[in-house]
Amino acid sequence: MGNVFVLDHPLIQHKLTYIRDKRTGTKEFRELVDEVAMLMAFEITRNLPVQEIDTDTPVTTAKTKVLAGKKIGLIPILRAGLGMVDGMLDLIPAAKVGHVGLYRDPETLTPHEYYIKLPSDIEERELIVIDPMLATGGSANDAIESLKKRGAKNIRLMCLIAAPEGVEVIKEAHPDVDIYLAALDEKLDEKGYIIPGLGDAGDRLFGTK
Ligand SMILES: O=P(O)(O)OC[C@H]1O[C@H](OP(=O)(O)OP(=O)(O)O)[C@H](O)[C@@H]1O
Ligand SMILES: O=c1cc[nH]c(=O)[nH]1
Ligand SMILES: [Mg+2]
Repeated sequence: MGNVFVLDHPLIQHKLTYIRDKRTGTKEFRELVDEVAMLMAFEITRNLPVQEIDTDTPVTTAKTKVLAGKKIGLIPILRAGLGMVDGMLDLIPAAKVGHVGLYRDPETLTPHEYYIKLPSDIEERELIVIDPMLATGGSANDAIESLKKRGAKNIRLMCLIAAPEGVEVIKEAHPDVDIYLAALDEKLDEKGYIIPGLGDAGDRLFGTK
């Protein structure tokens, strides 16, 4: 089974409080999501492999460490996942970015794919699928299936908030995928919204409601 990590760093939790707050407007919401994504990227990359090299300092030679060439791909699920890309690229500037366009039908809650564009070498990359919300799990499940169908081998999922229902769907369907969250909430409501959640992430990021 995949692991579920709730990143309870105080800075992440502090910012998440204001992301949830209904009084937070679009500009501040976007900035906070960007900042939390950067902090989460810091935590999620903690176990990347490093290799030791010799580095000449002005004084002597030091044994130092550099990243061991593991290539990363960020895969935001459109639209709301876009809000987390720049924050992550601040820390991982060499990452390539692929896009999966999905929307959830508001009646059936079924995801529909409308776009996909990926780096050509996804099978060699450590992929991080990004979406602020993991609700029923349908969208993330579809995105991960799409990536695997195209050869992806190493996938992690990073979300701000998840419902237990969505986590179970991903654990069941993709036991190889670790899940990184800022919060694991209580449940879904009858419309498939996460309770307590933050509302509609896409609408709050882009000001479309
Ligand atoms: O786990 P699920 O039940 O599939 O729900 C989660 C999905 O719903 C939201 O996207 P939405 O369909 O609202 O599209 P948007 O990002 O374009 O607003 C969210 O960003 C996830 O992609
Ligand atoms: O609570 C939810 C559930 C799905 N999508 C959202 O943006 N918010
Ligand atoms: Mg939305």
